[in-house]
Amino acid sequence: MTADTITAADIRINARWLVPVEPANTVLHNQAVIIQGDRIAAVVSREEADARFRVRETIDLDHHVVLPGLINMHGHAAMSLFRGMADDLPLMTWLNDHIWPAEGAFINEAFIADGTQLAMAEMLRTGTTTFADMYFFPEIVAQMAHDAGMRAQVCFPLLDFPTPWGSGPDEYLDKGAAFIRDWQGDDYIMPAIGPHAPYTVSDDPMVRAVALSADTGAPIQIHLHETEFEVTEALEKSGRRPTARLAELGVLGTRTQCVHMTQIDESDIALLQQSGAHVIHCPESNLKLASGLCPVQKLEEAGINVAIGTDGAASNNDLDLFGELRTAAMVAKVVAGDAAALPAHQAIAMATIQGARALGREHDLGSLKAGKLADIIAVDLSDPFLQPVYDPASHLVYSNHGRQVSHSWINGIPQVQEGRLTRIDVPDLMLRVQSWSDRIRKQ
Ligand SMILES: CSC[C@H]1O[C@@H](n2cnc3c(O)ncnc32)[C@H](O)[C@@H]1O
Ligand SMILES: [Zn+2]
Repeated sequence: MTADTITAADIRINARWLVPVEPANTVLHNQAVIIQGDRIAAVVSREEADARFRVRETIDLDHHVVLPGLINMHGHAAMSLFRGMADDLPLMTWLNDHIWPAEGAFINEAFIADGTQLAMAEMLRTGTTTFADMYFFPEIVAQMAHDAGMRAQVCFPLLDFPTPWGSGPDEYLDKGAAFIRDWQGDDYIMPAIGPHAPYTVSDDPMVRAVALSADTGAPIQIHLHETEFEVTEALEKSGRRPTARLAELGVLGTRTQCVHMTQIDESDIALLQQSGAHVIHCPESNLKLASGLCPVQKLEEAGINVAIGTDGAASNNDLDLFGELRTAAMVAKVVAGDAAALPAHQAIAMATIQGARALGREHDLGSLKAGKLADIIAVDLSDPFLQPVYDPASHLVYSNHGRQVSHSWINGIPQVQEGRLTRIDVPDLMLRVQSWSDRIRKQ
């Protein structure tokens, strides 16, 4: 190889271990990830990197495992300001008697900005590089994520009743269509449509949401089959399961993300298969609200794409996706009655490539491959709690928690360095959070 075959690049990450996600079930040793601009230029052995690339900056991660940034496919970021405010309640009591009154009293643009920044700080610090959000004032969420350089699918909310963001379906859909127009094509933001749930959105707005998705290509995300109560109430009122109703209305399709799905029978599986809709599994929220559990293994065996989300910090109560993976892997085994259900690599795929697939972004997110966007994280395995290291993939799921994340890059830009956030002023954020919690506590 001669000097003229040497390519200039921006960053070289030397990784002790690498979990590229593609190819599946793979752990590589002593690799180099080369970043040029916002993309991965190469994933090669260190010897090949020496021969082929001259870089501006080299980062040696001698005790670390490097993998694609995690994708948190469901949450309500600003609800972090309600963390721990109403615990130990079932879904409908939690929503009707606590969360919706609190949202009515406190939600405004400043609440959304501060709460979203708090959530992003936690997600970035624990390895998430892309998050999917469904909440009020999506234009503020989008701006905050864009300014922080964090990738986000931001759903505008759609409900039958008024909230601090709109008076009813007409206004939600008008403002939502403008929101999609404003943000579509952005480097960081994927605008999307968020009909809240089958029990809060009637047929006409649901059909108009489907038409908006068809016109714009925007994804739809909806809470679906979260509890047994939701399904039995729908059966009593209309004789149909919510999935059957949504299928008839045209809601289910390849751009649709169904969040929760803890109640599933064979007819639901058939509808998910036929439509190509994605399922977003939120095990910790489902456990905490005693909602039930999604049969992940069964869905994956049926060829349905399952991604993972934390839900909001008011029902979890954290946004650590590594913790969520550990819970998901543990409960999958009990739900399937099979200790082999959801092994470590499959769990990591759920938080990376399968999230990218649900977003329709598999071509440029979710794995460490030349040509994909440089959304990358590193986890430091040098802690005594993580010794010895026989299999780094096992540690990522069963032993690690997100606080071991030492580095992250989004679009090739550093977001976490040596465990510190580079772009969020944490002391200033803490002052604003304190002020919100003082006000909320008084109420
Ligand atoms: C349409 S904005 C989002 C809306 O959803 C509420 N919410 C938060 N978590 C859940 C959940 O697990 N199931 C149903 N609804 C949920 C949130 O408080 C907002 O009002
Ligand atoms: Zn939710």
